Amino acid sequence: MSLEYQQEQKRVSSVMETIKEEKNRLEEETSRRKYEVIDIRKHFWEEVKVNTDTFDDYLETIIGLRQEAQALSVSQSSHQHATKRLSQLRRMEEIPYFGRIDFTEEGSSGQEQIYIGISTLSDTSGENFLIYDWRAPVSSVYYDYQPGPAKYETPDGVIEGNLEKKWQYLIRRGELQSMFDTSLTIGDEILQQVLGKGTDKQMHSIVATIQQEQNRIIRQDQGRPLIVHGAAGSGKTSAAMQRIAYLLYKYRGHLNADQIILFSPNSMFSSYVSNVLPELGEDNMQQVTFQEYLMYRLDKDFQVENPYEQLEYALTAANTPSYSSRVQSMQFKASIHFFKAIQSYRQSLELSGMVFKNITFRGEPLVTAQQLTEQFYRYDTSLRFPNRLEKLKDWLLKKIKEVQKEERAKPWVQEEIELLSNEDYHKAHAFLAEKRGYQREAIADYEMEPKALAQLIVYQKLKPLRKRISAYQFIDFKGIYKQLFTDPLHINNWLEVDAPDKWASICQETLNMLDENKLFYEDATPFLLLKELIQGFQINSSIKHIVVDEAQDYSPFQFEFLKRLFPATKMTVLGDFNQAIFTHASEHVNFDTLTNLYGSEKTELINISRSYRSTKPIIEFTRSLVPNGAQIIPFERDGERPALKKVTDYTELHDSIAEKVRALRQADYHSIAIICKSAEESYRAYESLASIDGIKLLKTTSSEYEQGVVVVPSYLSKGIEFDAVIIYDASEHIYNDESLRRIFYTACTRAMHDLQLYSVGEPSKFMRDALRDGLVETC
Ligand SMILES: Nc1ncnc2c1ncn2[C@@H]1O[C@H](COP(=O)(O)OP(=O)(O)OP(=O)(O)O)[C@@H](O)[C@H]1O
Repeated sequence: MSLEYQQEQKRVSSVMETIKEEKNRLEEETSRRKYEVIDIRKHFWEEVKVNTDTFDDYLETIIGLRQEAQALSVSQSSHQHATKRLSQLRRMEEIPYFGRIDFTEEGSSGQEQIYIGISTLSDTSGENFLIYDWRAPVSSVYYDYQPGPAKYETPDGVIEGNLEKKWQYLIRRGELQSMFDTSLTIGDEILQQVLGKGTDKQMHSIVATIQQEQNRIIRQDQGRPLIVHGAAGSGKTSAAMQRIAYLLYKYRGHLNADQIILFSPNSMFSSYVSNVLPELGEDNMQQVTFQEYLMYRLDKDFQVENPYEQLEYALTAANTPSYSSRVQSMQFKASIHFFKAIQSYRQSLELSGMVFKNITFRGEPLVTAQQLTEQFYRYDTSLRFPNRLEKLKDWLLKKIKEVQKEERAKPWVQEEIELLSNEDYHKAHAFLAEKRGYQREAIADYEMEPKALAQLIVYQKLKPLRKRISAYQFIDFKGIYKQLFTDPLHINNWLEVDAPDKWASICQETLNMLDENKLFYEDATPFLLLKELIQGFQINSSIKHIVVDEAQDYSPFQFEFLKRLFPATKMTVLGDFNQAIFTHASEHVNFDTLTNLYGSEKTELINISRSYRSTKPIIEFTRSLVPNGAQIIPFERDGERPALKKVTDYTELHDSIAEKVRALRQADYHSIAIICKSAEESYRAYESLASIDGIKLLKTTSSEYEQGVVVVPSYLSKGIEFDAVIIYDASEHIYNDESLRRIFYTACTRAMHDLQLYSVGEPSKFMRDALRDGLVETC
């Protein structure tokens, strides 16, 4: 063991001691704070003397209350703070630090050794840093430079200097297992080790091995939207997660985790990534799928098709009669043209076209839809549209007040009074007594006034109606949306381009769905947009940052919508156009759509091309499947070439797959995915492969990423990865249409170490180049 190694081990041990000391101190503090909080809560009302007899007593009571509440809040936040730090220290006991830079600042004589870990640690004096947080300004040198001139940005300006040396450490529980001088080693030893390992149920942080181009994504903080395009496996999701941790560090005190939303593709993905931030000592951001967001905003108005049902249709219904008009509908309703058409349509409603619902009470019409329309169009058009609606609402509520008076004397009220249960009668009595100013002990003295009771009964009966009116439920949003489709020629009033040639059928199919209170997925965002434009956008200002992962799956329409919803929110958008699997997206989403959102001068674009997930032979194969694939650079990690086995029928296919699964298990692969094109194919595969021990079928409702052997439809495997992937049937009759190329690519790029393809009959033409160039082994 070299002297240097011994010294480093000594330092590790001394740092471990400091961690232990701080941990002990904090353990004592958290337990003290905990009891403090319990104690304050327990004696809260003993400490505050409530007396409101005179104004001074009242003031004293308020001051007392405030002091106690403040003491409670201070103790609670100190407790939270200490608990959070404690969990950081527990992680640091596992890995105190992973890197070091020897940096000489310009103008300074001495070289400084900077050790980098997941969090800062000072010595007991508090004056010297033993470890720097990986997010500290100086730590960026570690990720950005090789020995030589280097610089980093601080809030006070740029610091220049020379990076003398850079070290990587592998420390586990106080033991220095290895250390590398990265200026001497070729390749990234630690990254090799990390990537060579098996998959886990959850994604891990990558702070020890962040690559330079990923570091740009993590620390970029200039333009409002940051758009990242990167190959499959290039670390987009990883970079996004570390970026959130970075922003939470940089804006500590101004930005909380619950002010960040991650839009993720599905719940399985959400659970897969949910470990990264806690691992870095940060709270998790909010996570939501676009579908969940739509459902929340649509307020159960409709039964909405989910995106996977739409995709499944696109993948399996090619031979049905309405297929081509439906696909046209998906594409058109996802376009920016339709977005603009909706905006113009809403504009046209200023003068005519609003549809309202009849207002009825006890089966009788109170105000008809026609009366509402007339009243609405009486208001001055110079008023903002939502303000006119508000006036209409107030007018309606006033009408309800009048109705309330008229109804009191009607016979139904008397009948209701007679039918009141004892309990309800007493409740009404107590309520009215209190209203008349009777003290609690004198309530019995109050003699019920029949008129007041009648008034109360009518008031209660009208309550739901008033609630509906206040929530604008008198607007017939469905009727308004329907008007876009009732006459196929109407759309030309608002559309700047030609309507799709199958527009008449699209209109009919949309109306059929609306009549059943259903919405195609492609109608959900347009419907919501129209609703929001009518009511006035409910802008979300509490959210400060949104991160959209798998951005290629969003339509231009959806992006415009998000921009409207979060107008002042910073945005990070990450995607890979080669994985655009949704029919709506494949034609439209590209960099231009995204940069046009805010204008290219305001948008920061980063393109990353190195891919880390898979072995080099797998990447060489997968990149041959897509146009521009040559730009994807594999990380140098050895492995077997992907293998393609041609079988004659499904019996042979299932036998071969079962045998392969056995072999992969023996090779110690823990997560093995049999990826199918659709849910329909997955189900068939699962049934036929049921003899494989522990095999599971993943569905759109699955909320956890499962290890073991799983059968999964291609689109559900998005964003996640497996030790080994088996493509169930990569034959030409399954993957024939050009529109399926991206799905095929997405499925194959899920493999980390091993990729096996099977084909019943001729293999898909997508593999032609790979077969020609020997990138896949045939057997
Ligand atoms: N710098 C890194 N250090 C260690 N592991 C990394 C690094 N970058 C990426 N990886 C690993 O590579 C794999 C792929 O990363 P990630 O899922 O973030 O890529 P992606 O670009 O989002 O992929 P996709 O678009 O295919 O879903 C993960 O296992 C991740 O941990």
